[in-house]
Amino acid sequence: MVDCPGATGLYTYQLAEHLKVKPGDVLSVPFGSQQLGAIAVRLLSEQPDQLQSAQIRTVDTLISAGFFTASYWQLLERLAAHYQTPLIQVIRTALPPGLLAKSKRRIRLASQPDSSRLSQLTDSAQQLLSRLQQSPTADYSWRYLQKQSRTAYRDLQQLLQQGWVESYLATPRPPRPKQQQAVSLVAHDPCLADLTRRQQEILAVLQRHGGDCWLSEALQLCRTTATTLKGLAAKGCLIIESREVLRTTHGAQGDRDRPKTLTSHQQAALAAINPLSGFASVLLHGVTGSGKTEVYLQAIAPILQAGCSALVLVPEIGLTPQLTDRFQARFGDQVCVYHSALADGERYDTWRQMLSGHPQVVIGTRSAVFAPLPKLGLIVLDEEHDSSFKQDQPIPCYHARTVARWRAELENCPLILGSATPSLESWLQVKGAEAEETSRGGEAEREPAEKSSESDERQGGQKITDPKATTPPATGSPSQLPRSPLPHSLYLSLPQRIHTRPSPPIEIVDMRRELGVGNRSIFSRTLQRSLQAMQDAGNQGILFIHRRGHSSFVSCRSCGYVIECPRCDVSLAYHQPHSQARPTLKCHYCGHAQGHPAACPECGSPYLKRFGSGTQRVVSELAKQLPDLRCIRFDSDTTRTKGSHRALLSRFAQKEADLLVGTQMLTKGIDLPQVTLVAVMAADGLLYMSDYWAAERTYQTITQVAGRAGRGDQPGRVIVQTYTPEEPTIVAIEKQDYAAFASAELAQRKALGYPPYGRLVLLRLSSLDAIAVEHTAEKVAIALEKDYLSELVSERDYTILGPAPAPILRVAQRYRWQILLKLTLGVALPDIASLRQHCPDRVSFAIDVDVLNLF
Ligand SMILES: Nc1ncnc2c1ncn2[C@@H]1O[C@H](COP(=O)(O)OP(=O)(O)OP(=O)(O)O)[C@@H](O)[C@H]1O
Ligand SMILES: [Zn+2]
Ligand SMILES: [Zn+2]
Repeated sequence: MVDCPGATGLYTYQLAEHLKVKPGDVLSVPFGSQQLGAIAVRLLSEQPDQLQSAQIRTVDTLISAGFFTASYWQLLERLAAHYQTPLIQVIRTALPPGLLAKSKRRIRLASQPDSSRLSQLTDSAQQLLSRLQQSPTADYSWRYLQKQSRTAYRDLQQLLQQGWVESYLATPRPPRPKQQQAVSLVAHDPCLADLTRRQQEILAVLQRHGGDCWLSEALQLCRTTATTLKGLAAKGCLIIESREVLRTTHGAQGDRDRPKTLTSHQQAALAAINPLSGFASVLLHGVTGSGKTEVYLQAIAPILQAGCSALVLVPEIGLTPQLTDRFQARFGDQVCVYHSALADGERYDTWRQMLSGHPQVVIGTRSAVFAPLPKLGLIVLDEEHDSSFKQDQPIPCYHARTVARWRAELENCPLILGSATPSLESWLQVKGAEAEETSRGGEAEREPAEKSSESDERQGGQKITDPKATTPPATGSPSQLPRSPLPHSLYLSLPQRIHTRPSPPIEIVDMRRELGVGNRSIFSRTLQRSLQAMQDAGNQGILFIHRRGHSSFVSCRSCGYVIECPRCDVSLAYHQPHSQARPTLKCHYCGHAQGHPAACPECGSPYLKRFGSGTQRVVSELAKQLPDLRCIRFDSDTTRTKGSHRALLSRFAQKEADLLVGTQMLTKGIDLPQVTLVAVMAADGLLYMSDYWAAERTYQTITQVAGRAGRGDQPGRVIVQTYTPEEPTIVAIEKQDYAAFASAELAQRKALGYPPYGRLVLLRLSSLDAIAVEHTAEKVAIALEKDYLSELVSERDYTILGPAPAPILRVAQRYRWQILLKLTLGVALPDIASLRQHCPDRVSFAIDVDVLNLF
């Protein structure tokens, strides 16, 4: 793989006799007329058929062996195999762009030159050698050497051949702390005669602000220029100096956050985690507000002390500023944040810095699972149930939880999966058959041991599964499936909130009854009263709407026409960031935007109506019904710019508003003590998204958002409005009984062979050409059955659904078809990547192994 934009394939090179290269080594290769960095991906023992010897160029040199640890390379290979993605795509996902191009290649002396062989060198090669010998550090950057002589390249080859010098990539220094100019007042006599009025004014302003601030702040405060301030510095009235900017928002170094005294549950959890040395997968099931983060922090501290690093994966970094703040407050600049939204340069710097092996904590989103930390001591996945850990596109469609598990196995370190609402998959892995038993009710035979282990957990105890005592994960027919917990798995629970604060009760409000008594508002009477009471008490609340303005669409009252996206088969959503803004219509699939028409495009009627209940609609209804309530809207319209999440949240934290109204973003990591009320507008919208895990997602989302209430001294209250209060998921939410929910849901999945009792693989095809994609999908489906499945997999163990048009046929002008393959768990998925050969160039093809989003 060559590090050059546009060179997307794999290239074949030949190796000189003396060069020993392993996959993952960094090489220097000729490419066109350039000399480029490259990574060795695979060693071939035979020349590929389609290439002729004359076409194959030779690798110049090995720049750096063991750039990645062997286990890192194994991880990438495993990912490519499991997700049936070319290795090159996996490498591109894992490594930041421009990694090799920017790396500094250096040359150093490797061994004592044998003087008898010196004469074999050309004069200029001898010069290069003596230049290196004279260098105080016995090395130079390659760029410098190239500048010294035009024959540097050939000279170097001679020295490399002799084994007297070697090239390597410079390890970067950890990023230097950022320096910034600061101004501080020197105690002065205010009547200093030679100061102008203006200068005295400036000093007075600074004095009022504590006499110490950043230069940039001082300029703004005093509305002055740097020259003026320097003038004052020259007179000895103030000092301007460079000072380190702490990357934490917590001010001076002194007030670093100290470890908290743990509750007994936290202590029990930590006592189980700390002694783990090799691989173990820990499910930390802690109710919202139970202090999971504190457990992570204290589990990480000894890892750092031992000189190792830790990786913390979170669903969305922008949405969890509080979490990153807490890590930085505890570990200072040993914490770095890594996610794909960083600028390329920042990603590159952070990446190289991680390779250095300094003990550190990397916090990041799913792609941070590839952080190249050489001495990894612990991986944490916070909110492990969150679906943003799964990548839908582009390929590889990996799940960071799966990859993290492999990584922990390869690095032989523990993995902590934290959640208040674990994914059913993780739950089944630690619980085995126990997870299902209540669904069979009283009839089922209970194994005697199970009862006692259950009561253990109630006491915050934990149960480690002795790897020797359990059978390995079963493979074969579903009836053998996970009877016992997976080996090396550990279940820890934090069943109570901190300070034994009660979890807020969840009230379900039947909206049908509201209509029955003539309340046509989108707010139930209970909710209206609670909002009023909350405001009267000076508390704050959160109002959750399940999706951004999505269900809102515009239609014509006269003819019923619904305005649709011209490029996709969906209706356009109505957007208006604030009441003065011009309304626009937007497509949530392709981003198309247009103005709101004055009249119906179909019949010309001026009576257009918008339907649905997006955040906007809720906010404007609130303004009518409770005009005194101050709201902050928190959705994709209001949080688009960088830093706006943090800004809106801190305005809310400072009580600039009574109510935060928003979508999914509200479910995560908000820890504000003054929030006493949480309301869910319509739980049904979540439930009826037609995929097999809608119920699981509904349970998780509502429980998470409910968990934002009552985290301070005052008790919380949660109101969930619904049209279907009898739905089992809603009933389970009301009872806050995760185990009961899980067993009922697992029973259904088992009956239908859905994950975690079966595997789903989705083949996605798309094209601008509607006919071509349909034909290709048919061909691929036939080939899938005939060439791959029927020979390798028993007929009982697979089902092919489709080909069928995707739920939304057209997105951004591309027509989409899909084929869903359902496999019995434990049955190996044959290598189907070569199905791609049935796709003409204009049809794109992607394999999503263990698919989550069936869109
Ligand atoms: N041992 C402790 N003593 C005192 N306060 C604590 C302790 N542990 C955690 N806290 C505080 O309790 C609050 C809740 O903890 P934390 O946010 O870690 O819980 P969580 O389980 O991660 O919550 P969620 O999953 O709901 O976001 C935080 O404000 C935290 O600082
Ligand atoms: Zn019309
Ligand atoms: Zn569109």
